[in-house]
Formats: sequence, structure tokens, C-alpha cells
Amino acid sequence: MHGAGNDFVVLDLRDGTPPPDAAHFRLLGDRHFGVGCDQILTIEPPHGREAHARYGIWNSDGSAAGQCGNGARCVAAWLAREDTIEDASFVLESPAGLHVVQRVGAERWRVGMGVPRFAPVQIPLAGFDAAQDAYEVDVEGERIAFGAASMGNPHALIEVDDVDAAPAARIGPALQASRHFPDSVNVGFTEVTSRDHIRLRVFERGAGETLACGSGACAAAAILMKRGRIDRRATVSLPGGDLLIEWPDDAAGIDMTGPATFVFDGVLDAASTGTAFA
Ligand SMILES: N[C@@H](CCC[C@H](N)C(=O)O)C(=O)O
Repeated sequence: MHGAGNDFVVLDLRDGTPPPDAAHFRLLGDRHFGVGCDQILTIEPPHGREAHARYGIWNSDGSAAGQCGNGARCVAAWLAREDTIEDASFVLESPAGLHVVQRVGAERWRVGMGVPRFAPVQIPLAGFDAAQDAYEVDVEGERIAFGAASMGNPHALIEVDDVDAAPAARIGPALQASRHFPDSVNVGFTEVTSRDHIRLRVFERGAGETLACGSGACAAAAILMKRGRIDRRATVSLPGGDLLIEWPDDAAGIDMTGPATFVFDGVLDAASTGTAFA
């Protein structure tokens, strides 16, 4: 599946089949020797009674992640396609908490992404005590100014004049390796084009630059909204498509609306995963 070009291998493990290990996730994520994707999503039985399902998120390098906004839409679309649940509104458990995900059009879903967190300890961002609109660190011999937020996973945001020319492949990995981000970080580069529109590219933790990052779009919009740079309802254009981000006020949760698309169904054999998955 994909959400605005952020692509996923989705494993339905609601029958209790244990998830593969990190080495198998890496193989599944490999575009040459496996299936190839940015993230693997595992759909699992929920821990709590209020949720329809739980989803795990694994980057293509085998690392676990705390949030995946595009993935939440794809998991809901997966459950809706199966038609075991009649209404097109689901409560999903992610590692970051509970999310209400509703169908709002053909292949379009709105996700309650939760309240963004800005305290350095919550991101985590080392070397700073209090939340700031912007931070500065030295990376690659350059002074880099960025905003930071957590959507259940860590994000840094750098404003640029021209997003197409942003040095994502150079500054992305360098900031990820910085001592200021002990858990690494998803690095966004944004160009503010108007009060209700921004362009964004994200160099993701564990996956490299992707065509879209849902949690990155939420974090970017929240950082810019808090700075007063854009309105509380804005479209984020990523290389793979557009996401609508709405954040009525600082205490509210963020709503993200965007597409979820099926590409193909497949059967993975035991040699590549350790277990046979459909
Ligand atoms: N593409 C995702 C985010 C996936 C996880 C991220 N790479 C991390 O390690 O935090 C999204 O749509 O949010």
C-alpha cells in the first residue's frame, strides 16, 4: 500500500502470528532482495478493548518507530476493505496511543494524530532545557536553525527558500547523527509558500528520503502554526502528494487528511520471512 507515495508492506497478524524479527523486516524493506518499502506495518490484535486493531511500525532498516501517519490511513483502509467492520471509522492503537481514523471520501481518510509535544525531553532533543520556536546547532561545519516536535516520533524542521534545492541527503543524516538527537530524528525541509500552504521534503529516520511523511507533515505544520507563520488549516505538499493538516489550537489534537491506496496483494514465503505471511 502507499499513502501519498510513502510505501508499505502490510502484514496482517491479527490471528496471533508473531511478527518477524528485525533482520526479516530489513529483508522485506529491501527493494532489491526483498519486497521493498519505506516501512513495514504489522496489524495486530489490540491491547485495549476500545480499539479495533493495533499497528506496529518498522522502518526499512529494521528499526521500530513510534508513529506513522500515512500508515494509520493505510491500516484503516485495510480494515475497511475486509468489511468485517461496517462503519468506516476505526479506533487504532499505535505505539504513540489511540487514533480515531475516519473515511472522508474515496480513498481519503482523516486521522486524529494527537497533540504535538515540544518539550526537548519529550522529543528527545539533548542540550536544551526549555521548548523554543527555533534551536541552533553546529552540523557539518554549518550553523543549522531548526524547530523540533514529537508526534510520538521525533521531528526536526528546517525552513528553506527553495525546497527542491534543500540539501536533504547531506544535512538529513548529519542531523540524525548529532549528539543532540539521542534517538535520531526525522528531518524535514520546508518552504512556506502562503499562509495555508507549505512544501515539504522529509529525510526519514530508518528509511532515508521518502515521498511523504505523515507525522512529518503534522510536525512541520505544528511548528509553523505555533510560530504564527501559517494558518491553523494548511495543505502540505510533499513529493508524493498533498496532506491537509488542521490544528485548531495548541491544546487540541492534530487532524491529518490524505489518501490510502492499495497496490497489490502478495504471499511471502518462509525463506524470506521466517514464516509464511499473506
Ligand atoms: N513515514 C511515516 C513515519 C515513519 C517512522 C519514521 N521514519 C520514524 O522512524 O520515526 C509517517 O508517515 O509518519
